[in-house]
This record gives sequence, structure tokens and C-alpha cells, in this order.
Amino acid sequence: MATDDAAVSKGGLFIPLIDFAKFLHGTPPERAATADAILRGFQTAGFIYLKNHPIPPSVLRRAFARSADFFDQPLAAKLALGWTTPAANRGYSSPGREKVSQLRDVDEVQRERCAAPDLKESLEIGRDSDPLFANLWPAEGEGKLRGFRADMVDFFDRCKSMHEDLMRAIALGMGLGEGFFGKFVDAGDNTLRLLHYPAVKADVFQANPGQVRAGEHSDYGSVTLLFQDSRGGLQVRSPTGQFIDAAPIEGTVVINAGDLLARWSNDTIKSTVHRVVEPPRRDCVEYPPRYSIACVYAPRAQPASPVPAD
Ligand SMILES: O=C(O)CCC(=O)C(=O)O
Ligand SMILES: [Fe+2]
Repeated sequence: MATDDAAVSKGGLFIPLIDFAKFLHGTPPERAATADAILRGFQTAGFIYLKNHPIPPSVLRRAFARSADFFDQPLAAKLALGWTTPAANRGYSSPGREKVSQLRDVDEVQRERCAAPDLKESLEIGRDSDPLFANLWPAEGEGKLRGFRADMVDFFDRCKSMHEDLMRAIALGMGLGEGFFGKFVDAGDNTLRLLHYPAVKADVFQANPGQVRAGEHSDYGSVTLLFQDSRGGLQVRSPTGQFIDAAPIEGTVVINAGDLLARWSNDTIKSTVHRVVEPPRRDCVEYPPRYSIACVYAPRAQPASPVPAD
């Protein structure tokens, strides 16, 4: 059965490759089997790969091209859209600014940032209609970034809709009503995260064995959709503690459960640690840039209806 295909099977880590169309358009038994496979993947690996997902290749190609156009701007233009506060969590973070980590102590994070800064830059985009926080968009102008905002809002909405489908599958797999999570996730208080790992000399990794493109961490939300280009470097921690390559597979999206879903499921679902490292070693002086797009889902910031007093 398609749901038993492995995207990754190594070192005790089995990440299933699942046909999402069987959940979206299948017969009731196909939908149920696919929902079970999705839930099992999150319970065992914390990660799944989905094929035949609803975001068309042309839309993805466009999102990646627009992301490259954004990062291609002069640094000063990007810094003008600088990330400000965790509450807003919007805007641009220049290389070396963000260090993803499992550490909780700010001084320890700072030491890790100095020893092995994440070799990446990012743009965080939140719900565009949020009444509290505004996205930081490049000026529309006539250049390459014309239409950037409209394209990103469209991509954001497509990811939101896919997230709602996924939460329906998880609820079905858990034996709950399909709509169980609906009222928690329908606001779309999510974060679209454009990531660019600039070209880097191979000897940077050789000179510093702790050097990474993104440090080891778990994600904070319910699930993260992760679209990656063909460069490689994403690794997922296996149940025995080894980091295993989660290589790109054309036409698929990698999805991982985050801390919130682990909490919601009483830790039956795993929020698994992952990182981005030196790409598969090859004979080159410089590794090319890598782009990825992560959509991190969070529950609605405000309750859907007033919470009863007691
Ligand atoms: O770029 C990647 O492949 C991973 C990014 C990631 O894990 C994150 O931003 O949370
Ligand atoms: Fe992550």
C-alpha cells in the first residue's frame, strides 16, 4: 500500500511517504487508512512526507522564485524590514541574527550563536489581516518584487487550507470527529518563513565541526509544512539519537509535528529535533545556496467565542 512507502528508513528512523490525495479525494476506507498512516508517522518519527498534496508545482516554483528575488535585494533594503519582537514575529532576520536551538538560557544561546552562527537569513510573514501586528512588506515598486505581497498572501492561504486538511486527518486518525481541531486552528495565526541559506565555502564546515546552517531544534507549533529545494542538508534525529538525512524528494512536502501538537496529544505525538547541516559532501570549493519555505502553524491567538467565566 502507498502509505507504507518509506521516504527515509535508516538508523531506526522510518519516515513514511504518504499519498495525501487518498485522504483528500479517497473512499472512506482510503481516507481512514491514510489518516492512520499520518498519525502513526507523527507518533513514531514525528515526521512524514506527503505526495500529491494540494499545492501545485507552478505555485511552489513561483513562491521559491519570489523568495529568491526578496533575498537578492541589497542588505540595507532587507534590514529596513527588520524583525522586531517575538510577539509580532514578523520581518527580516539577517545572517547570524537568529540561532535556533533547544537551549533555554539566553547566555548559552549567545555562546552557541558566537561559536556556530546559523548560516541563514529569513523573512517571517504572519496573517496579513491580523489587527494587532502588520507584516513588513517590501515597497511594491516596478521591479522584481512587484506582486510579492499578493503572491505570498496567496501562498499563505493555500498553506492554511492544507493545514486544516491535515488537522482533519490527525483528528480522524485519533478517533475524534474530523472537525475536532477546527475551532483552534481556523484563524490562520500561522507563520510563513522564507529561508535562504547563502552559498558557503566548504572549508567553513571543515574548519568548525560544530558549524551548521540551522541549529538543532524542535518546532513550536502544531505542525510545520517544509518545502525544500534539491540541495539537501536537512537532518532528523532518530529515536536512537543519530541525525539522519531527510533528503529532498521531488513533488513532496516534509511535515513535522511541533511542541504544541505533542502537548495536545499528551506526548503520544513526537516533536522531533531536526537541523540543517553541510549538504551531502561533494568535491567543491563552495556549496550553492539553499532555499526552503516553512509554514509553522499556531492555534488562533484569540478564542473563537468568549470563554465562560467558570
Ligand atoms: O530549512 C529547513 O530545511 C529547515 C528549517 C526549519 O527547521 C525551521 O525553520 O524550523
Ligand atoms: Fe524546524
